[in-house]
Amino acid sequence: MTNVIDGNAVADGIRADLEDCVDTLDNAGVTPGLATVLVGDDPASETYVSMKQRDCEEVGMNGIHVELDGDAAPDELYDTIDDLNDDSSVHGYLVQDPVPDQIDYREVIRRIDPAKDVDGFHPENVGRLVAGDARFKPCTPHGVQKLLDAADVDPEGKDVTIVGRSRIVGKPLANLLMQKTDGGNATVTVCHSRTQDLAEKTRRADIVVAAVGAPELVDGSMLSEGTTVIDVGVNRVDADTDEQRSSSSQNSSSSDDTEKGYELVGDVEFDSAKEKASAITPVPGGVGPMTRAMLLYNTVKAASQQEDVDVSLP
Ligand SMILES: NC(=O)C1=CN([C@@H]2O[C@H](COP(=O)(O)OP(=O)(O)OC[C@H]3O[C@@H](n4cnc5c(N)ncnc54)[C@H](OP(=O)(O)O)[C@@H]3O)[C@@H](O)[C@H]2O)C=CC1
Ligand SMILES: Nc1nc(=O)c2c([nH]1)NC[C@@H]1CN(c3ccc(C(=O)N[C@@H](CCC(=O)O)C(=O)O)cc3)C=[N+]21
Repeated sequence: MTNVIDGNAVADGIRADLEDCVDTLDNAGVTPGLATVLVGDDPASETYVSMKQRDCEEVGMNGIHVELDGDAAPDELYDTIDDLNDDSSVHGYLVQDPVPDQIDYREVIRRIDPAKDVDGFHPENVGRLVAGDARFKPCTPHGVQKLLDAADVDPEGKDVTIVGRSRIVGKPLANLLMQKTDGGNATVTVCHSRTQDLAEKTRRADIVVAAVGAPELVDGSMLSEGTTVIDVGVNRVDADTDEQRSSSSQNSSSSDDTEKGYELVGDVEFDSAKEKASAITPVPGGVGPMTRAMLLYNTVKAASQQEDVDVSLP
């Protein structure tokens, strides 16, 4: 039987442990503060930041949301960043990616106080991660590591193929999984748009991670029997009213999807991949909720460091 890894359940467990940390901080008079900055009105980004704000409320953190117009000048965003850097009630914050074209996201990242950079994107934090001395593990890769652990899949000695080399997923995940530490020690192959014969790389892997942004790119024919499959992709596709697909797919359209006009699918074709996999994450309900839980984790860590209050992180 294939283990369908329940990301919502694992994330719930982490959130429950983080609530204890929030209590400890509270006893010391500290409320962890997380700010989200959104430039423009990309619908998916709006969904993500509102979910992040709701998560804060749930665990007793202070959620602050800043929204700038899509045509905001770079200086306006830099001023916001300077204010957040100076605000001692904000322990961590992020600027939702993507930003509009007039803004250079790299420049944005460089301006964030590395001590508050709960995404782990600042060059100092990237350097520390690569050096094996991470301050903040980036949320999605950290969430993937926690999911593997929850599914009793130890990467040590395994061949891992990651499809995608982005700043947010592929690159940091490759670094985490190859580190000489618990939860690491894997042999990692990183694939991207110039990779030749992708299927050969995924077939020889014990663990396949798909982080591409291409709906259902990885299917069962590209996997070997017994593979662990982690689907990071979250893609909005037109709500599918096709009878056959609706009844067979785990991503089948619900009346909800029809109302929204889209459904969420991963970068993995779930049904055919599940036939081969020993364990697999669904979309939604897999990596996504873990990303949000690990953002809370990093915010608790940031508050603990800035306020000099010890907490026992999960
Ligand atoms: N669940 C979660 O918490 C999160 C989900 N996501 C989702 O994950 C997906 C990927 O996001 P992100 O990493 O930001 O995406 P990016 O667009 O930044 O990166 C995509 C990567 O996939 C590679 N790629 C594109 N096409 C192919 C192909 N045909 N074969 C092999 N590799 C290919 C690109 O290669 P190249 O470098 O050559 O261009 C690039 O490295 C999206 O669906 C996104 O929504 C993202 C972050 C968090
Ligand atoms: N600075 C920055 N930091 C990020 O961490 C960041 C970002 N920019 N830009 C976009 C990506 C994407 N991302 C997701 C977070 C949660 C879900 C998530 O919770 N997904 C739910 C479903 C969400 C839905 O219903 O739409 C799930 O998969 O079950 C998905 C994707 C964070 N990102």
